[in-house]
Amino acid sequence: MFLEVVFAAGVVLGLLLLALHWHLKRHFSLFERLSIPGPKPSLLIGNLREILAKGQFQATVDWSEEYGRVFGYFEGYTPVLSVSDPEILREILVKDANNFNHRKPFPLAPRKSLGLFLENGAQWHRSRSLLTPAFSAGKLKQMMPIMKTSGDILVDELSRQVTRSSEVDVYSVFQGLTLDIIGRCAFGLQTCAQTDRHDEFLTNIRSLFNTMSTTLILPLVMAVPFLSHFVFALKNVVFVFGMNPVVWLRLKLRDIIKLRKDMGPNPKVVDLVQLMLFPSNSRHTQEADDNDNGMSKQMSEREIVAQSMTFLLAGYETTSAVLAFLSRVLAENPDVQSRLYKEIDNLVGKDVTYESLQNLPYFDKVFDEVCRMFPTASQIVTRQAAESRVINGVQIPAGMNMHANIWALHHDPQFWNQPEVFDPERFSTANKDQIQPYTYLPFGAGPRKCIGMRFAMVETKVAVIKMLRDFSLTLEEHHKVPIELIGRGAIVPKNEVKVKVTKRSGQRTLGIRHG
Ligand code: HEM
Repeated sequence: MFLEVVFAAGVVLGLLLLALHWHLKRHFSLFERLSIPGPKPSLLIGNLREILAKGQFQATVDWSEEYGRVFGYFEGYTPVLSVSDPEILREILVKDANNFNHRKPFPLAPRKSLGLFLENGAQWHRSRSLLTPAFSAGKLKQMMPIMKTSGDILVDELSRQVTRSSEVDVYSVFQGLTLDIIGRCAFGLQTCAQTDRHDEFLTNIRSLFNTMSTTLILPLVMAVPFLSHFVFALKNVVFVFGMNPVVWLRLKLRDIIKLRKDMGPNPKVVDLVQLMLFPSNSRHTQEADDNDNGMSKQMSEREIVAQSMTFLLAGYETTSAVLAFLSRVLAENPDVQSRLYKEIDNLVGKDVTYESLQNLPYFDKVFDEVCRMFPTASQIVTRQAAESRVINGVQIPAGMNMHANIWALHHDPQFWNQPEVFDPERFSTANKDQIQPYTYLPFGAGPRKCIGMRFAMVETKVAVIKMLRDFSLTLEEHHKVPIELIGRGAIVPKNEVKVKVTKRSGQRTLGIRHG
């Protein structure tokens, strides 16, 4: 009897293993069946080995070179179709955006209350309508004093640092700046991240992003998505041991939001928290009203915390990286820096106004070229197909995860002559018209395009104007090596970005013509 039971159990197990093997073989042959090229996946973990060995960013760069503009790979169990073909991107991001409204799910995303970036469908639509007014030109103007004050603190901080050493890690300085700005503009949060290296928000956010690039939980959940259920059950236990910056941030934001709720609506303040807590008290822009469809009901406290977290992280990580890349590029290209300095000298008055920022053509070219060379958010432009499509001969089955491979797009020699050369003139009025549509997408495209784009541009301009007025940037010989990059959500410098910062001597002529 015992032997019979063991035999029967053996047969059942054998059949189960066979079924699993059949399922995995079929699952991992998906791209082969669709005739889409790509790296060969292993039967258990897809292409995770290469992703872990090189990092997702580098693996994607190498695959793009090997397989071209459309290739498929497996992020563990999850199939991803990577696309850097402008025609297909136009369809996915813009023309057929309704079919590609969802993002590729993030393996460690919370179950509920995702925040705008990870929300989908009607929930995303409602949040986007509600939050759009916080980024109108009028609101950005109101935020100028905060940005300028933070710019002044940046100058003080750089002055302080150069007395010790002229070689400054500008990346770290800009992380403090962008955190202070987004915290104040979005929630009235009084962080001192620029002056206090141990500011609790800064330390926890840094720790969050560092953990994201080193944690073993992420690849585990990528390989076996089912494990995410256990991760969420465990997260509070982890917090007891003081190891989870996400929970720390969430609790802090919850306190701030509670405080603001108790203070009641203030018609003079139109930051994100005000819009989310008291939607009916906040004036809507025409754009938001048109998109509203009656969906801007009040958000729950939990949702508001999730949205706040999204903005804090999105506002901090991308812009600080862009500022670091921009400073490094200016240090490497003295002619560009001097032309930019002259433009600021000529066109921006003593007091930096929102209006003066709109008329800086050379600055725009430099900013655009930095965002072309370093599209920091390339990895996060993702979508998921609701229904099957065939676009330009490429079969996209329902449920397929899409990655708009902006890095490959911005470095494609067919679209950009000598793509590795920094040349702001690509964006001159004459040359701009020659740029093929959908080959330049640093902020994504379509209805899910970056909501904070103008905010980031204003912030960058104010910070660079303030910095360049007082300091010049150069690069020491021993730092003339390419910046090492790491993908941890955004693509950011892996290490410090050291630039030689020197106080400008002599009387500045700033503001004389337009002051
Ligand atoms: C230079 C800085 C920045 C870059 C390069 C950048 C880039 C991007 C990109 C590429 C996307 C995805 C767009 C798509 O899928 O089509 C995105 C989405 C988003 N960004 Fe930014 N971003 C920057 C700054 C900011 C700032 C400062 C904020 C907030 C204040 C912000 C908030 C968001 C949010 C909430 C989304 C999700 C939008 C949605 O799904 O509806 N970003 N960003």
